[in-house]
Amino acid sequence: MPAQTLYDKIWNAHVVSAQQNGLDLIYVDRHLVHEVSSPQAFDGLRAAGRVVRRPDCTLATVDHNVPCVNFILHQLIERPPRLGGKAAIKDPESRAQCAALEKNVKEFGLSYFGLEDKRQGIVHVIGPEQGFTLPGTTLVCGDSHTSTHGAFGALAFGIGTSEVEHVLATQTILQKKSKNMRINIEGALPPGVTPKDIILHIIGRISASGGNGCVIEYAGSVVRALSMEARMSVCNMSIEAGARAGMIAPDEGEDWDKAEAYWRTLHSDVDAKFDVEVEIEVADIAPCVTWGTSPQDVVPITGTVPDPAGFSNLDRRRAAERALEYMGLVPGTSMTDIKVDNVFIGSCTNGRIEDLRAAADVVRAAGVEAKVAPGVRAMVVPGSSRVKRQAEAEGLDAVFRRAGFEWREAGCSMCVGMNEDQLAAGKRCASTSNRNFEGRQGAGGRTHLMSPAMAAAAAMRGTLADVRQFQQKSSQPTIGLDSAPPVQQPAAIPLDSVADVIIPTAGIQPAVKEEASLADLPNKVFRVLKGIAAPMYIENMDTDMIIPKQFLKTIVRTGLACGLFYNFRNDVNTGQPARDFILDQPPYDKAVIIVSTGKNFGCGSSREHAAWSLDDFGIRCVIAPSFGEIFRNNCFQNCMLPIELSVEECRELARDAEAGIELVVDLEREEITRAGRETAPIRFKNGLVQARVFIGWVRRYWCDDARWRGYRYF
Ligand SMILES: CC(C)[C@H](C(=O)O)[C@@H](O)C(=O)O
Ligand code: SF4
Repeated sequence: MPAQTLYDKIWNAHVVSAQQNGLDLIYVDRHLVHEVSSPQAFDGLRAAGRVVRRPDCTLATVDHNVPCVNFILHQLIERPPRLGGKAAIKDPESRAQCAALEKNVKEFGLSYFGLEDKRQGIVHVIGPEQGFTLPGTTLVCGDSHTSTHGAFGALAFGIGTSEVEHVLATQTILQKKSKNMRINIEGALPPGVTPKDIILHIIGRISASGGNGCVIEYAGSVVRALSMEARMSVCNMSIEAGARAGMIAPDEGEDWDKAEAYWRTLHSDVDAKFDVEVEIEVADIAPCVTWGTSPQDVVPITGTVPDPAGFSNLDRRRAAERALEYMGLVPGTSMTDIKVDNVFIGSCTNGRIEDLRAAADVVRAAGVEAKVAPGVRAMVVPGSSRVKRQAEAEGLDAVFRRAGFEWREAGCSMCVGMNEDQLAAGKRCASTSNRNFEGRQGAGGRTHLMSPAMAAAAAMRGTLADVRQFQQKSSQPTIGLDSAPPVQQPAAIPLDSVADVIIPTAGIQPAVKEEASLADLPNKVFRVLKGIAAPMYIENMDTDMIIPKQFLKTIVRTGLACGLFYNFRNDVNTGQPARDFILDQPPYDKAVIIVSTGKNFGCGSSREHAAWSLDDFGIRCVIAPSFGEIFRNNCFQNCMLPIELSVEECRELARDAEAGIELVVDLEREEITRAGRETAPIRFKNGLVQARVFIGWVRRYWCDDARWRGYRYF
């Protein structure tokens, strides 16, 4: 048997059947479900008359839409219909989305941590907390930060809503295997440098598209010494590095005796080959902050706002100019001179107990009398109800409250602003979350990403601040390392209905038969597409830009064209149409193709709403140098073809698009030509595979084996 990586081993153990088009049907051990990406999936099941195949391996919770204000206040508010108790959801759309999940879990018989459940919390905090996440398993969720669970040596990745439906129905998923990338992290961690600084530094180094097409394994002595919380923070932001997933080989486990033999095999073999290897020396890292609107826009806190003129890549320079304008910053400003209005400590990256302890340490180090700086609104939002209770048992809430922080209920909160916790336009937030995208925490809001300790320092100082100045005053140990003092965790609440045994699935190879011929393909699948192409020049066009969060509250797939590129097409303050965006100007208002010269189109969130809104506008094909992986899959699911070309080829096509020349995408000839021009056609990179995948994706697949009944339908 050739040497294998950790990723290879888990993948190979879960292949149900290898398809001819380069895709594998993978068995899914665990499926986490939340209210935003699931309503349309359950509707699909109902329409097809199907049940959930493994309710015992499916766990649902509400997190994005839940109010995080103190529930004592809530008890005074009228209990809304069907969602009584701890948190009253005032916004009707948020309430409808949570109510839809509540109805669906009842109808389909799923385990559910609802609003009143002591185990409720952010989906990526509760999975590990409840022992639902296990080494060697495959775990998926309709959420991009599913990469978090890779910290346990699981293969965990985010999927779109159509894929959620497929997993619910079949407990399998059709995927293309990624490349192997290893990031070796070595050296002695300097004071004040936390796991968040390590991952921000890595993204700054390899870029937000550096992990495109790869699963990253984090390795090296620094990683081995990290606590589980710290590993989760690192794996969580693999998606911000453009990777499909992040993983760390497991080394210890409470259920060791049950699964020891299998778990011990979960490491990359010594001579395993990686497609990409990166070396990181942590001694050189300082506490980091972001200055722009991509997680790759990172500088040490001792640095200054960079000058876009310093970027040699044109798309990067454009993105930096746009980012500085959005962020209201001028090149050369010291990072520590930047004033903040808000501080947010929470999210699936940094809402765990260890994060809250680290932030509280800084607040304590500031002195018993010290308060949050005047004019700053600072809030702490635990990642789960259990984290909240643990923090209260340790007295952390008192430390925060005394200093003037708001102490909140568990949920996603201001990480995404789908509840009422939103950053106002023009306000600046020091945030422990993972995305500093335009409008991420609120339309027009400005986000700087950093560690919990740095965010606490910013709250106390009122500007971005170097946490080391606080830590010198105290003798707190560096956080995130296993050397931190062990703290008694309350006993896990048993999760009765969830199976607790991993079942490696190797060796089960059900026959797969193709049911439909090409003639049965939906009309939307084109053979030749001719039409106007809209050029776009933004690197890392994230799905928050393609469709912002307020449009994610829908429970249907249609009518989303109005949300497409909303913040580009409308004045964020007045909501009035701006009419200067390319898709609002003739002839591009009839565009059927988008040509992006910038890499990593559709990065970030797994929201299939991005594909639905493009579809609703009439876009059938997106051409770019690379794509966010989940977006790419979501395109296929909606019969929209993503084509990867070189940056030069994308620029060439963008020039033609700019001149209003129609493009012709010919799927069977696997080439793109310019209507009425003699220029040489541009071949699709891996054209044959691309085209076949596109056509193949929408065929019906049935697994004959009654044990699996893997089923792909459209
Ligand atoms: C709502 C969900 C689909 C989304 C994601 O996939 O990441 C959200 O969690 C986010 O962080 O933007
Ligand atoms: S990134 Fe933010 S919104 Fe998304 S799951 Fe994590 S906490 Fe929730």
